Amino acid sequence: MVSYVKIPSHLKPSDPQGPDLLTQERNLASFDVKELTLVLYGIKDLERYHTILKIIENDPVFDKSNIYFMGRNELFEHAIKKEKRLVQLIRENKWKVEELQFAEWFLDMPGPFGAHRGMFIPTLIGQGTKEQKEKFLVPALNYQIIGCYAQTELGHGSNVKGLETTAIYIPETDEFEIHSPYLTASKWWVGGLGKTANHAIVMAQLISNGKNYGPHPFVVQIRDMKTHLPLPSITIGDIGPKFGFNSTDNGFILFEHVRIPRFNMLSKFSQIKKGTGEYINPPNQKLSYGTMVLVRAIIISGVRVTLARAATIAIRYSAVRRQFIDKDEPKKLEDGSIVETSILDYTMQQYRLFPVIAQSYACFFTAKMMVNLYTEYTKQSSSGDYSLLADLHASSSGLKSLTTTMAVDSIEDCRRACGGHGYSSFSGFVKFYQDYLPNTTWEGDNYILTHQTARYLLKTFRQVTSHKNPEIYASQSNKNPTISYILQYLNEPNQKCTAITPSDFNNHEIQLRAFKHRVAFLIANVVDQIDNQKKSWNSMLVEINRISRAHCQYLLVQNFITALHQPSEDESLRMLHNSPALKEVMTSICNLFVLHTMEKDIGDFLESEYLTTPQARLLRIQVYNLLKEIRPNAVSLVDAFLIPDSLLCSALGRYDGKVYETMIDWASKEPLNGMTLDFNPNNDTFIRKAKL
Ligand SMILES: CC/C=C\C/C=C\C/C=C\C/C=C\C/C=C\C/C=C/C(=O)SCCNC(=O)CCNC(=O)[C@H](O)C(C)(C)COP(=O)(O)OP(=O)(O)OC[C@H]1O[C@@H](n2cnc3c(N)ncnc32)[C@H](O)[C@@H]1OP(=O)(O)O
Ligand SMILES: Cc1cc2nc3c(=O)[nH]c(=O)nc-3n(C[C@H](O)[C@H](O)[C@H](O)COP(=O)(O)OP(=O)(O)OC[C@H]3O[C@@H](n4cnc5c(N)ncnc54)[C@H](O)[C@@H]3O)c2cc1C
Repeated sequence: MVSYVKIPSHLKPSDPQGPDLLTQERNLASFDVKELTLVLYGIKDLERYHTILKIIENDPVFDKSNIYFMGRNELFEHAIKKEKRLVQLIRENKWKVEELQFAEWFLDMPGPFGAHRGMFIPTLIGQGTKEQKEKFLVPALNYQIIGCYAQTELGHGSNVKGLETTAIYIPETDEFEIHSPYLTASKWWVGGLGKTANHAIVMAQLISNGKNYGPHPFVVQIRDMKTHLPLPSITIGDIGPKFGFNSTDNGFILFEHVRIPRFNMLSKFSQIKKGTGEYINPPNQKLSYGTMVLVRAIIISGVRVTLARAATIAIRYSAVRRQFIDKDEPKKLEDGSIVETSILDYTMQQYRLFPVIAQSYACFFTAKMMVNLYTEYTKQSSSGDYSLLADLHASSSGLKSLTTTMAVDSIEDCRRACGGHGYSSFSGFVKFYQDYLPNTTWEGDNYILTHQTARYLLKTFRQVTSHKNPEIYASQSNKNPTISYILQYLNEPNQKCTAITPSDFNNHEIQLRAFKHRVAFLIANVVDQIDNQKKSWNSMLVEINRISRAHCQYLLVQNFITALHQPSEDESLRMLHNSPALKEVMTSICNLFVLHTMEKDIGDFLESEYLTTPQARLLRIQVYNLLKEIRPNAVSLVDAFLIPDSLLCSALGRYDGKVYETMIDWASKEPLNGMTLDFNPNNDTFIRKAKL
């Protein structure tokens, strides 16, 4: 890239230790960073990581040096080139999903094929019959057809049952007629639809013999395979500029009595019989919503790296950035001279940033739980057993909501912790935040999703409490955390915390009891208000959100603590257990996650009277103690995430700490600096031109 401004060469570094600050930080670590990285990735994935990163970083098509200067059209063109090159690489290197996931992560460029890979293909896999897979999945996997997932409409997104697009079965021709009767039935927001896709999975109300069977998925060809123009009776467009995600062509589509063969209704679970139009029921009514469950689980798995990325930038920058001389504890160099304090040494900065590191590690262990649960469900459902679906739906909904909300809040916290430079695109936060933000809305608005989790919790509570002998459920409590805490609460509703010193709060048993008691207390309270005081669902929505949040926080806490203590077959966990140094630092991080989470929601714990006010103060002191304990390891804990500079794309967070050099280098490349006409308010000619 061209530099438009020549930087003077006489400049001396103002901070003699500047470049070495991160090295000094790294020397403080109490553990082996490489060992922790191995725990996070596992041996195989770490090899994959390096192989894929090398390919991506060396390919000129993926060069991101201009990325912060691109407008919407350039971004979209860049994304198209990226997609095409990615497909070549997939073919050349025979990449599978595991490799592709690394490539997509490193590329960090939402593109028009994202929904093809992330939703169109998974829906065909999950809901297509063998014949349908042959017809649609095989060409989709070969990129001969490009698909999207068209569910949301202009008028309805969350309320899937309220979708207005219809698919009416026409027995005479053995076809469905796809139709958008109202403007509000226009499919909207659909990723890849605006300019790219030639096929769509359309969620439409299935109507046969005059009866509505609810939303079902249909494969519809939408553009001509040669001319790429919309097919007759189909209107398509891009929905326009957005808060972020502008490298993707989110689109809209309207259908005017479009006919498709009966074959195109995805029929693994429910079918329409030829001629009679008889409807064959699915084994579970919600199986047509299966793609949402999968993608929610994938989103949860992705949160840990999102938090890791934000923390990496903010922690490294905070170590390099110095501001003010601390009057009480001035920082002295070896030669006795006093220097300004690294902002990472300010306790307020630690209090804002270290919990983000802890959240990332917490999400790592819960992502493992989510993957295990999803795998177990897939195994069972392949033999017709869908009994895990309710659990899976409840935990994936609530965790998607809690963890993505946590992630966007933390990206913004980290950005602000970088002061003014955090507001520059060069910080690496701006595009990152904009592109990540829709995770709180898509695949279910984060507030709506908590209703689903709460429904499940209330139902379980009622089931257990209405039984004459609730202990009958005890055998399930090992596998089902909800039953476990409900039973504990019923046995001892007035349980009290036994901590008498700050360090008592490091006791994992005390921590678990606190979270179990709090969530069971909140659920019992909501059940009482709805069932006995006859409160409406709507009047309880704030409490509904609270119980989903409390439940999912408990899951995060429980998964972290279990990972530290329970013997496991899992390769990563075994490595963790075998290294006392790693176990020690991870225990501090776990304690910080748990106690900081408690402190933020202290009202719940006080209200349930598990904690007393003096204990709440002790807890806060323990949070401060943990910040001090973690401080020497802060930079190494983020280094272990191994987020490459090419992905961070950040002047502030780069591994070598050369923040200021990069800031001015990148600023010199701003195209505005290359414009021949400078803005001069006293220049009459210019003002006249501007007026014209
Ligand atoms: C090959 C792959 C390669 C690489 C992949 C790599 C990466 C991919 C990663 C990401 C993807 C990349 C890019 C795309 C990214 C994003 C694009 C975004 C797409 C979208 O947003 S698509 C649209 C998503 N829309 C939603 O999520 C809508 C939200 N609304 C709903 O889900 C439901 O309608 C809602 C809110 C749950 C309510 O539904 P409904 O009114 O029907 O239900 P009830 O409340 O009455 O409940 C009835 C009953 O059913 C149960 N239930 C509801 N939903 C489900 C479900 N999904 N599964 C199971 N069960 C469900 C509910 O609990 C009730 O049970 P009960 O009666 O209580 O027993
Ligand atoms: C970048 C992006 C990409 C997307 N890609 C796709 C795609 O590829 N395919 C696709 O089909 N969709 C896609 N979507 C759409 C997305 O899935 C929906 O926007 C999302 O599900 C939310 O639905 P909604 O817009 O109807 O929100 P609404 O339901 O209108 O929500 C608006 C507000 O009302 C509140 N609210 C609504 N109902 C209730 C209630 N019952 N109780 C309490 N509060 C309520 C919500 O909490 C929210 O605050 C995408 C969206 C975005 C932003």
